[in-house]
This record gives sequence, structure tokens and C-alpha cells, in this order.
Amino acid sequence: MAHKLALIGFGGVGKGFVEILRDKKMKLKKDHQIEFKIVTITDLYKGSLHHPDGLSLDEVLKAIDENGSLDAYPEQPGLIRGWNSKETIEKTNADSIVEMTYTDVKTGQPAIDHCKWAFLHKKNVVMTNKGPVALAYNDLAEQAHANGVKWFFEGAVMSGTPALRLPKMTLTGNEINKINGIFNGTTNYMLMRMEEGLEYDEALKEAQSLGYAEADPTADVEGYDVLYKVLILANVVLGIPLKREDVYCKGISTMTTDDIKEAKSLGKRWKLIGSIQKTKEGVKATVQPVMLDLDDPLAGVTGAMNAITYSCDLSGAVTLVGAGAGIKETGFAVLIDLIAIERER
Ligand SMILES: NC(=O)C1=CN([C@@H]2O[C@H](COP(=O)(O)OP(=O)(O)OC[C@H]3O[C@@H](n4cnc5c(N)ncnc54)[C@H](OP(=O)(O)O)[C@@H]3O)[C@@H](O)[C@H]2O)C=CC1
Ligand SMILES: N[C@@H](CC=O)C(=O)O
Repeated sequence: MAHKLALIGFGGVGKGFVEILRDKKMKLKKDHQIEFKIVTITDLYKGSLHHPDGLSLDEVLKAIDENGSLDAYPEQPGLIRGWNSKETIEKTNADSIVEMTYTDVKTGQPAIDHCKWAFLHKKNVVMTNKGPVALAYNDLAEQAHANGVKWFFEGAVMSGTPALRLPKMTLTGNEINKINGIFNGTTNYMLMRMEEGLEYDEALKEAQSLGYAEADPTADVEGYDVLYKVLILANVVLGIPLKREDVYCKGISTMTTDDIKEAKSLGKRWKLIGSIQKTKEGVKATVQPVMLDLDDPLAGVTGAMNAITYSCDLSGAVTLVGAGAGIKETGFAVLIDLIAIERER
């Protein structure tokens, strides 16, 4: 039986995910005997569509590409328009909610409420939104468990690169003492382009046009996006209930091309580094720009690529390098989570 999905938030990642489902439909069925059917899509300004038997992905993409809105989707018997996110969760016949609204770095809303409502209505949640995981992990994980549903969010850290499944699945049995790395695609891309001669504003515009930046890019350049990822890694991977006030956070917003040139003249390169370390005095967590030697492995991670190193007592340091942002890459993260749910069904 097809696994029915309701999408909340239909921006870059939402569209990327629908394109993946359209393109991989046959392969998923043939290789994995899995069929996903999107029955609802709800977006704040682009509108909302629901059909209990499934929406035509070609028509959804045509409506968005040609009109920027779901309102242009053709009429058909049984089609319902106009649900908001709460109505979607309450009324849809979907098995899983895919939450891809913007990340609010202060409150985590409305995504935290979306999770709570979905769990109460016995629906799984897959999300790329970082807010609920960073701010309400323990509470929401308990609610999902109590309602017998799954809550997955692989895309919240390093988009489609499995930065969360790696420690949870294959590094299990190790004590992880330190996690550090590059966790933001936008700023890593900007630093590379500034080294190539672009001004700060030009580099930011490019990162936005490539779909890497947050709806409000302040989150990227001030380091809050990395701070959120540090909180997720601490809570989910290390089981440490770290809060935002526990983390020293400095972004790249004050950096100029002169800073970049200075590093270059010293044979170094700036990177925005997130780090969590267990020490005798407790946990030390920071987000800050660091000048690295060019032969440091992290110095070679450029563009929207990210890297994470898990320092483990048994396996030693294990580093994963891969996309940290991107429409297709993050859409893929949703697919990984949905396949994981489907395999457990
Ligand atoms: N882009 C990337 O590379 C990555 C993104 N993420 C996360 O994935 C999520 C989506 O990212 P992305 O697609 O790039 O962001 P976008 O800003 O492109 O899309 C977010 C969408 O959510 C919609 N939205 C906001 N509030 C609501 C609501 N209450 N109900 C319904 N829809 C709503 C917005 O509507 P409208 O625009 O119509 O107002 C917008 O279309 C974010 O949380 C982001 O942090 C995670 C990893 C990587
Ligand atoms: N804006 C973020 C998107 C992924 O989390 C980034 O640039 O890394």
C-alpha cells in the first residue's frame, strides 16, 4: 500500500523533494517495493491542495514553475484547496507529515506545534527544519514515542549527508568525546567566494540564489544556524541537554575581504567551526570563525560542502564530508527518512 504524505512548507526543499519523487518513482518501486503518494501540500503563500487519492506531481510542478502558486493546479473532483497547516495535520489522510517550513531560530515555531499536532494525530514526522530538534528534542521525542509514531530529521544537520545516522547507527558502542566541523553551507560558500575576490554582499547573494541560505540569512552569517546544529548534535548524538545560552556563538558577519586576504598572506584560511567537547569541567561548545592552516583537512572543504569529525574512544576520529546545503541534497534527506520509516512499517 502506498505511503501517503502531506507536505507543509513548499519552498526550495519542498519542490526539490517533489522532483526527486517524480524522478525516482519507478526505481523506488522496482528496487525497494516502496511507493510514496503526496496527498496534501500546504504552503503559507503558495496555497494548499489536498486529494485523498494523491496529487499529480507533474501538475504540481507545472503550477509552481509557471505561476509560482498552487492555485493554478487544475480542478478535479474531490480536490480540496485552502487548508492551513493545522487543518492539514488534522484532516489529511497522510501517514506522514513532511515539515519543510522555515527555521525560526528564536522560537522554533510554528514547526514545534506542527510536530505536536502530528504526533497527537498519530502521524509520523519527517523534517528538515532545525528548530524543533534544537529547542525541544526531549519533549518531542517523548511525544512521538508515546503516540507510537516516528520522528526523523536527517536533513537538519548537513542536509543529505548522513551526519546523524552515522553516529547513531554505525559508530554505536563508541564513547564520542568531541564533535567538530563545518556545519553551514552558506558561510562556507561565501568564504570561498570572498577568497576568490567577491565582496561579502555579492557572495551572500550568490549563496541565496543557489538555495543554500535560510529564509532570513542572518541565521547563517551570525552563526545561529551552526549553533542550532551544535544543539542538535549535543542532544541527539551525545544525549547532553545543551541549551543555546550554553554555547559561545560568533558568526562571519563582521568579516571583510581584508580579513580573508590577511589569512591568505599567512598561508591560512578562515572557516566557521562548530565544536562540542566533553572536558573534566563539563561540556564546552562554541561556534566561531577559525583561521586554519591550509594543510588542515577542514581547510580543503570548500563551497557548500560541510565536514564533521566524531572523535571516538574505540574507532578514533571519523570524518564525514559531504553536502551541507542544497535543494536536491536536502530533498534527498527527506527521502532517506521516509525510506527508513517505510522499512520499519
Ligand atoms: N535549503 C537548504 O539547503 C536546507 C534547508 N534546511 C531547512 O529546510 C527548511 C526548508 O528550507 P527551504 O526550502 O530552503 O526554505 P524556503 O524558505 O525556501 O521554504 C520554506 C517554505 O515554508 C513556507 N512556510 C512558512 N511558514 C509556513 C506555515 N506556517 N505553513 C505552511 N508553509 C509555511 C514558506 O512559505 P512562503 O514562502 O510562501 O511564505 C516557504 O515556502 C528550513 O527549515 C531550512 O532551515 C535544512 C537543510 C538544508
Ligand atoms: N542555511 C543552511 C542550510 C542547511 O542547513 C546552510 O547554509 O547550511
